[in-house]
Formats: sequence, structure tokens, C-alpha cells
Amino acid sequence: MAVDQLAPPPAVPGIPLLGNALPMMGDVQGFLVDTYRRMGPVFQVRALNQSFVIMAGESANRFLIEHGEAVFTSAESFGGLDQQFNMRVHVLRGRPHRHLRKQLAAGVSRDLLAARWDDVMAVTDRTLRSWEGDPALPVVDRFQRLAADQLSIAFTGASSAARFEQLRSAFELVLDATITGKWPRAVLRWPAHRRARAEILAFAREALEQRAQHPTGGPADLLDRALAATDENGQPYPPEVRAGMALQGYFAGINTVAYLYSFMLYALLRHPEVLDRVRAEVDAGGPLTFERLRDMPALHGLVLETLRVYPPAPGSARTVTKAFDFEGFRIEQGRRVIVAASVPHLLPEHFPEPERFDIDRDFAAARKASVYAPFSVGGHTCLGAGMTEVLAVATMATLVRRLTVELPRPERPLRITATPGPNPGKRFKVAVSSRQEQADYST
Ligand code: HEM
Repeated sequence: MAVDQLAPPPAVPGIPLLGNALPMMGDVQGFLVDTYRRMGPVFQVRALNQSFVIMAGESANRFLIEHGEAVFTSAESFGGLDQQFNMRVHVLRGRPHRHLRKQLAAGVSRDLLAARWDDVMAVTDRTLRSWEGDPALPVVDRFQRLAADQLSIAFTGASSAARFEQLRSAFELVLDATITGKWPRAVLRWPAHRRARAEILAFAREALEQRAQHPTGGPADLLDRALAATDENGQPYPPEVRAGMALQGYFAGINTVAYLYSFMLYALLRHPEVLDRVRAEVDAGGPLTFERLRDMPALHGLVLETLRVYPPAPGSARTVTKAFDFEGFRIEQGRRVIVAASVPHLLPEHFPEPERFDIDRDFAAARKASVYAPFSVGGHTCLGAGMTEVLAVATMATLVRRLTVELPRPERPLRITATPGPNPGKRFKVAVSSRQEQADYST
């Protein structure tokens, strides 16, 4: 080592063979925050046979914004999605990335959601009513199905329910094999996965062909944008890249949005005073129109506070292309890094009394300073943030208006599991009944 070269970041003690795998597969956000407090803004963790450098805290978020493009690639983390489904916005860099991002952004915008509002609300209402009478509803699974349908209707005008199982299992397996390292990459050669992958690719191809032959004449949605898209040199994208664009919303949204809904429901059940305020806000007006949802401060506060305390995607996974120094340590080329963008959410210097669930927090300054970052920061920041926030308000508004929900075993603590992102897990079940005293509003 050269005399003036900095040392590598300190390693977090772990157990033989597994390293830090157990906390990383459980409440990963809690583990990252605790370790940041003990060890500072940069440290190394080991999970099974993989090792990662974790960068966390305000300076890490700033670093990702200012230097991410120069020193990182996402190819190793997200390359599997590109190879398997041609979803390449995550792995592109520079001009080609900015160009494709712009084309996708138009196809997943809040405006598109506004244009399809009645259809999205109809499926939301119908789905939530179908839960009535279930004494042990598996929350995450049901919200994944609902999120897939809502996103599919917004992006394409049609339901994806017939393909839900393939979409969920194939995307989760790719993430678990490429990002979390839970499975070796060889699982992607399993016949069952190959079959699901072929069906998903055919589903996207057919949806595009159908749209090309029968334009809707309605607002340009993700399918229209994918069909019309050209690359940064004005050349048409190959058909497989268009199919990847059409699939992007399912991949990015099914789990993350469902995890957010699940944590929001948990927060409402744990904080009855918040439920009362949200319900009063929903009951105070008429139908849940797109315009009305803009003016629901308690519900907006619930969405933002849930994303603060329970971020469904708490980090950005990268590989170092050019060695750099960070906070007094050397991070070598080739190292895998996770920028734990949501760690500041639980630090008192940024959020006073961070353990208090408070829907009245003012997030404006924290957003500006990039210490509130549930959708990450920098050039690859989430494109679905706007749509997600509106959908989350609408879904919870409909739920509290229609249903009464209870925890069958309130004494049981929430056990967060990270497969592939942090979520309340399969054991999170609720008893659902119709809300008797609901006001009679037609949506
Ligand atoms: C609660 C919901 C969601 C959360 C927490 C979330 C979180 C994130 C995060 C943290 C990233 C950055 C990944 C990275 O840095 O490598 C990201 C990227 C992205 N998200 Fe989301 N997301 C959500 C929903 C959605 C939805 C509904 C869409 C719909 C299309 C979407 C589309 C995207 C896309 C296209 C990117 C890649 C952007 C790029 O690489 O330039 N997300 N998301």
C-alpha cells in the first residue's frame, strides 16, 4: 500500500459463514442506521459470499448526487434486468441514459394517472370491497395484486391480473439473484423461471403489437411512448427495448408500491389517532376525485412519514468504476457499494425525535437537502415517485372509507423481512370487515 493511501473502510463484525446476512435480510434499514451510529458513514458488510461497502448519511447522499455518474456503474446490480427483460434505464449512463429516462418519464407521469383516474379508482374500490369478511387477509400479497392492477391500468389501459404470478415471481427471482445475492445466478436457468420469462416477454410484445394495430386515440400512455420512442440519435429503439420499456412499471412498482401500502396500513393500525384524523379528512368531502386528493394533508403526511420510517427501497446498489476516497477511507475499483440513501431519515439531526410517527412533519427542507430520500437521489432517482404518492393517498383513502381493519394478534411485533426489499412479510395478516357507518359517496 502506498504511504499516503487511505485504509479500506472498517468491517462490521459478523458471524462465521453468514457474515451480516441475517440483519441484511431482515430489518435492513434498522441495521444500517444502527451501524452508521456505531461505525460512522462508511463500513463493510458481508452477506453469505458477497461483500459490500455501505456509504450512509448526508455526505453519502451528496456524494451520489455529485460523483455518482463519474465513479459508479449499476451494470452489476441491474444488469440482470437488462439481460433478461431489456430494462436498461437502470444500467445506461450519460446521454443515452438521460434520453431514455425522459421518454419513460412521460409514460409513467402523474398526468397519465389523472387521465385514467376513474378506471384506476374503480379497480381499487372493487378490489378493496372483495376483501370484506376475510379474517386473516395476507396484506402484502393482496397489495401486490392491487398495485400491479392499478399500475397496469394507468400505464396501458388494461389489467395485468392474468400475468400477475409470472410478473411477481420472475422479477423477484432476478432481484434476489442479482442484487441481494440471496440465490446464485444459476437459478435464472431454472425451467420454471425461463418459462415465466418467456411468457412475460410475449405479454409485452403482444400488448405493443395490439396497440400498434389499434391505437386508442386517448392520452399517450407507456405503450404509446414505447412505440414512438427513438434513441438519442433519433434511431428507432429495437423491439426488445420497447418491450423492456413497457415492462418497466411492473418491475419497479409491484413490490415497492405494495410494501408502501402495507406499511401505511400497519402505521394506521398502530396509531389510532392517525387513523381518526385520516378518516375524518376522507369523510369530510365528496367523491375521491383526482383534484380532491391534492388537498388531503393528513393522508399526504401519512404517505411521507411512512416512507421516512419504512422506506421500501432504502439504498442504491452500485459497483465502483474508479477508485475514490470517502470520509477518510479508500474505496477501490470493483467494490460493490450500497449508498444507503434513507439512513438520514432516522437521525435526530435531520428529523427531531425520529422514532416518533408524526404525520405533521415538514419535509420540504429535508427534501431540498436530500436527507429525505425514499426514492434515492442523483441521476437514477425514481421516475415513479409522483405517481406513487398519488396512488398511495387514493388507496388508503378508499380503504379507510370502505373497510374496518384489525390486527388479529396486536401483541405480535412487526417483523420486517427484506425479500427483496424491506416489507412486513407473509405473517402480516389483518381481519377485514365492511365499515358500517360509512358515508354514501359514489366514486
Ligand atoms: C414506493 C414506491 C417506490 C419506491 C420506494 C421506489 C424507489 C426507487 C429507488 C430507490 C430508485 C433508485 C434506484 C437506484 O438508484 O438504482 C428507483 C428507480 C426507479 N423507479 Fe422507483 N420506486 C417506487 C415506485 C416506482 C414506480 C411505481 C415506478 C413506475 C414506473 C418506478 C419507476 C422507477 C424507474 C424507471 C427507476 C429507474 C430510474 C433510472 O435508473 O434512471 N418506481 N425507484
